[in-house]
Amino acid sequence: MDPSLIPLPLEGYVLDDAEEWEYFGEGAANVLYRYVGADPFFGPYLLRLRKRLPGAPTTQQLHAYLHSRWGPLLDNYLLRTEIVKLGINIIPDLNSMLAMSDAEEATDWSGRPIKPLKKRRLLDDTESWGLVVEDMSCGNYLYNEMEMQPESMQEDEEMDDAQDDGSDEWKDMAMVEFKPKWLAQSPNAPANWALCRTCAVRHMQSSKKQTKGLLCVPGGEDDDLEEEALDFCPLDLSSGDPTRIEKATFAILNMENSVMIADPTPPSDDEGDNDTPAPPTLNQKLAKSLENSLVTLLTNFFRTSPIIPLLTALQSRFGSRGVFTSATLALMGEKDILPSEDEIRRACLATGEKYEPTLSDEDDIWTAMTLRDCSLFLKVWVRKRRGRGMEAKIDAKVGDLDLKGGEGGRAVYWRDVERRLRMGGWYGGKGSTRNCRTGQEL
Ligand SMILES: O=P(O)(O)O[C@@H]1[C@@H](OP(=O)(O)O)[C@H](OP(=O)(O)O)[C@H](O)[C@H](OP(=O)(O)O)[C@H]1OP(=O)(O)O
Ligand SMILES: Nc1ncnc2c1ncn2[C@@H]1O[C@H](COP(=O)(O)OP(=O)(O)OP(=O)(O)O)[C@@H](O)[C@H]1O
Repeated sequence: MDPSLIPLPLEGYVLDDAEEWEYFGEGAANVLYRYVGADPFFGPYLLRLRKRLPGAPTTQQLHAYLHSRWGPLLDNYLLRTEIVKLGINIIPDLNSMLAMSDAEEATDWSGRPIKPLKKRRLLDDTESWGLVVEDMSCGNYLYNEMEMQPESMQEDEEMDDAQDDGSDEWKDMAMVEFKPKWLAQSPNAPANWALCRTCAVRHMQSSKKQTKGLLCVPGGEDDDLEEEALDFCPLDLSSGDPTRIEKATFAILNMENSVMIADPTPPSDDEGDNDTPAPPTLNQKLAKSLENSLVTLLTNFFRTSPIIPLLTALQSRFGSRGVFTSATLALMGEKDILPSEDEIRRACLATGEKYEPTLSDEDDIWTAMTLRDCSLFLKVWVRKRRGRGMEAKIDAKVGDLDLKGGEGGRAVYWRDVERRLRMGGWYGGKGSTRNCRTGQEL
């Protein structure tokens, strides 16, 4: 690990006032907060705090890993992330708030339910550091507009019409979030594969669900099998073929909770008894126009941006010998934990392989796993300038690049999935009418 790549903690800040942070959302391992205090510095950021999970890496370890491992690989595509010192009160106070909130009703900043409920856990109260991450959510322009308008104008229904001429201001109108998964085929797939790793796993999992459905009592909870959401094939996305890219884009945009367009509808005036609906505001017109053009806009982005080719190249490079090589098998053993440097050295001695103090990229299964489970955030900015049509630009950032280490190393799970995919014939296309190599239906 190169220490010169790791930025110092935010200077002059010790976060200790829980009242300045509003719940934003959470995953299995972290809770995110949005700043509601007076310091403009934190406006473009979110605070990301670790939950208490046995064996999880500390925030300092995550921060060091993020910058030393991913900084050189992803450069500007790495989600901006700083580390900040926490005071002794903030975690206990935020934990009290979490404990008081109703887990059943929990929703994130955009109203999406927090699922599954078992993800709910308290923050690690032994942690004295937090991460400050670039906020990729959308709709922040609406807060800025509200702040900039004098009160009398906010109530003036004519105001938006007056602005219809447009302005130079970019508005963060939409956000797209998805996991780019396996953009290159798994090296453990058999030579005659028809399905990619992601589609093969989906077919295996959905067949398991269907078997469960057949076994349950009719009318029971599990009997109500939801129709499978349209899933995207990562090989379509990385194919370079415009038709396949468009197909993947359409599927991504139709996945549950992958896209969010901020609703610019002004709060309704309950006192008004006006039957005639107000004409759409400029923001509403822009949002509608964006909604209608999102597939085209994103297809074009995926065709021209270097981000998908970059992630594909990295996925091809890390873990390119798969999880069944003698080196990685020896390293994993039957335990789901990271081996120590000494264990790696001894394993190499036993298999007769050359010992290298750091794993070579091909055998670096931990980086490979992280790379295939990260999130791609796209923030879509829109503006309408005087006398011109709608203009859009997209920021792409890669997040959730947490080290899959400790008890969550998942190496054994990974090997088992590969084994089940091969043994069950899922790579061969069982249960599918599609060929991921060509993108064609069979
Ligand atoms: O195995 P996969 O491909 O289904 O990926 C798992 C993810 O499932 P999904 O993206 O929904 O298909 C899964 O995501 P969800 O919990 O389903 O949101 C996790 O990210 C899991 O990683 P970890 O075990 O928490 O470290 C992921 O496991 P890893 O394979 O990355 O270890
Ligand atoms: N920088 C960000 N900008 C906007 N939204 C974010 C950002 N980081 C996280 N989120 C939102 O919060 C959710 C949870 O965050 P995150 O993925 O960091 O948590 P996690 O605990 O690591 O998740 P997982 O369940 O994958 O382990 C994300 O799915 C995303 O919707």
